[in-house]
Amino acid sequence: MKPTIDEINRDINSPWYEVCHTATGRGCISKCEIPKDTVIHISKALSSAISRPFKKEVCSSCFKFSGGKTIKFRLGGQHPLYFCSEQCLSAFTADDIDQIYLNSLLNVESFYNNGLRKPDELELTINEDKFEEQIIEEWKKISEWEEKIDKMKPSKRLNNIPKIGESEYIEAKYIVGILFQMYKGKHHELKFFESLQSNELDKLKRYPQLLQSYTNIYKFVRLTVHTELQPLVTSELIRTILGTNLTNAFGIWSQPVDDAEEKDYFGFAIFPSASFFNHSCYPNLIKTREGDTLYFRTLRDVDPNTELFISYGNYSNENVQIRQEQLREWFFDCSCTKCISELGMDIKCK
Ligand SMILES: C[S@@+](CC[C@H](N)C(=O)[O-])C[C@H]1O[C@@H](n2cnc3c(N)ncnc32)[C@H](O)[C@@H]1O
Repeated sequence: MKPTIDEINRDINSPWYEVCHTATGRGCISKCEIPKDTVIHISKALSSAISRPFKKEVCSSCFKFSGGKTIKFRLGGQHPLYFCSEQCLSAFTADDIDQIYLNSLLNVESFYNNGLRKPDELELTINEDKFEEQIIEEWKKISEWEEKIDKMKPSKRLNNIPKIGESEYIEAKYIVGILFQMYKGKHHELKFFESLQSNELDKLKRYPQLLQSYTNIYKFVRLTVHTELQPLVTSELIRTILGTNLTNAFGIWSQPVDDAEEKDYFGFAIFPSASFFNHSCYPNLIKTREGDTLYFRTLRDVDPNTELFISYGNYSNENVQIRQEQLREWFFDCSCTKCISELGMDIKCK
């Protein structure tokens, strides 16, 4: 069952703000005056995944970028994980004494590289009026597939691992991270994960081909994770993980030293307690990343009873139409005060 707002606030236990119902779902409202430059929230990644092009250059633990060189510290055989330092490698192994996470991630690497089968083709003609039924139907087929798989010998099951692409690879690694944290059950952020807003249906309606991708990811994860994690792999959970990541995960970007340098996208991570901050194009919070931790700091003095907003994008002087269009990628029409006021002005000018 999803935690209530009271339970969320009890666990966040912030002296600065509380999570409340707002016009745009849950949001964070200041409880008192907050001076400029106050760090009001800190959140450590629950799970993360680095994309394939950067896997040898970005630390699997703290996301530090090597600048393009292949990182020295490695774990695993033919397709290892990479760490920027002995400390990051040791921190990873200390957290995973039984190598459950390691083996699951190495399986993702090796079966990505040596995928045994082509993806199952979905002959899906989308019928918009019945799309929700179609989704249910496709996941029902997965249950039937699972019944067959469960009757097979383990060696034969391996022949049923579907081939996955790069976008599925990163999702599979991210899913494995969540499953591992659920298995351990200790991470502070875990309790907020189940309250995240899912946009599965919006996402599938916009990109129907993802339905095939999702069922493939499910089969891949089901057949490659460590046996200790297998009982956690249910279609319900995997659909929740996939449905929540687009509107809640934070990109992991390079941190250029000067503004002229372009940012590189390394992958993404989830910081569930930070997902209660709504977006504004005139935010009063800024987030910064140090390693696998996000810090949320006030950009100006904040009065009591004021909503605390971050910016989901990287906006400077973009016009309102461009901002609105980009934010629709996250399945919402931005209703921040800046947009409302500029849209109002826009209408008046026409
Ligand atoms: C990361 S969640 C923020 C917390 C969310 N309100 C909740 O209840 O879980 C992002 C979602 O919040 C809503 N949202 C955030 N900022 C918004 C804004 N400026 N205008 C409209 N909706 C917004 C959208 O539904 C968006 O998909």
